[in-house]
Amino acid sequence: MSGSELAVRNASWKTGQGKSILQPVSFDLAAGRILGIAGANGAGKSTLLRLLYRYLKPGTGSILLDGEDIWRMSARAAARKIAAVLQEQPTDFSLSVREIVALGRRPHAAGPASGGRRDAEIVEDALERMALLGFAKRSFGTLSGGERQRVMVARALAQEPRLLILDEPTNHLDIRHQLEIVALVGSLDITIVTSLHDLNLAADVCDQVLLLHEGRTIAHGAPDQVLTPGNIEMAYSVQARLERLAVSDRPHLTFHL
Ligand SMILES: Nc1ncnc2c1ncn2[C@@H]1O[C@H](COP(=O)(O)OP(=O)(O)OP(=O)(O)O)[C@@H](O)[C@H]1O
Repeated sequence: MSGSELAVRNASWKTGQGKSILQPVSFDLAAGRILGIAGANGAGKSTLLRLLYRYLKPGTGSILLDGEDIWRMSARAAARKIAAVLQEQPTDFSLSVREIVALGRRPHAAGPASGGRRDAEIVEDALERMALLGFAKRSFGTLSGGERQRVMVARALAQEPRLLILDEPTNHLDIRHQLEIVALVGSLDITIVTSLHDLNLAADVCDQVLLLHEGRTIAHGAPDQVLTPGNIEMAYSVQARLERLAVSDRPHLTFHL
């Protein structure tokens, strides 16, 4: 797997009634880098992600993967390059875990990367990476929220995308599985854009952070430049303090009303 370069140029989105939800946003993300999208509830994070995985078409501007506008590609071509793991995934609850992960191979069917044995190997690899081999035969509907989340990440990995979009990937996960997802995200070669509510986690895992407030970008750059007490107060209406952890001496944000 290798990543694509992502370029977002003045991308904005309005509802059908003309209500502006996302003001024009522009940024570049180099291949293999991780961008975190942060902001309060309703700030526009999911809307921006929906533009990036080609679910919503931007009202203005464009989204380019390796210089190619994602709306000039066919839906199938885009699905070979972009995978998304969302909060609520519509899926067939009666399918087994292995069958759901195998759905990740569908955009590649009949292409050069398809073929029974190779597809099966990719699916097994994705199951293994997400510690799901023991669940492979279970039906999806019988899994816990955290187990389902891991299945959806495994399906996205099986898709072998060049851009991976994650909407709150650590939601539902216990501490161990949160750390595992973070380690996995950090170890992948692909380009990743993820929304994250946990700002300390965002600072740890992301190369860049984009902070949204009421549909506008209020800061974008390296985590320590974006996640400042002033920006956090503007975005979340809370007081933030930057402290240093006694043992590791790492910066750590705490929040106060
Ligand atoms: N199709 C739509 N029609 C009307 N309003 C919408 C639509 N889509 C999003 N919105 C509104 O736009 C705002 C941004 O929504 P979005 O889901 O992008 O926020 P978010 O930052 O992901 O929030 P959260 O952290 O709560 O998930 C919200 O106020 C939401 O109600």
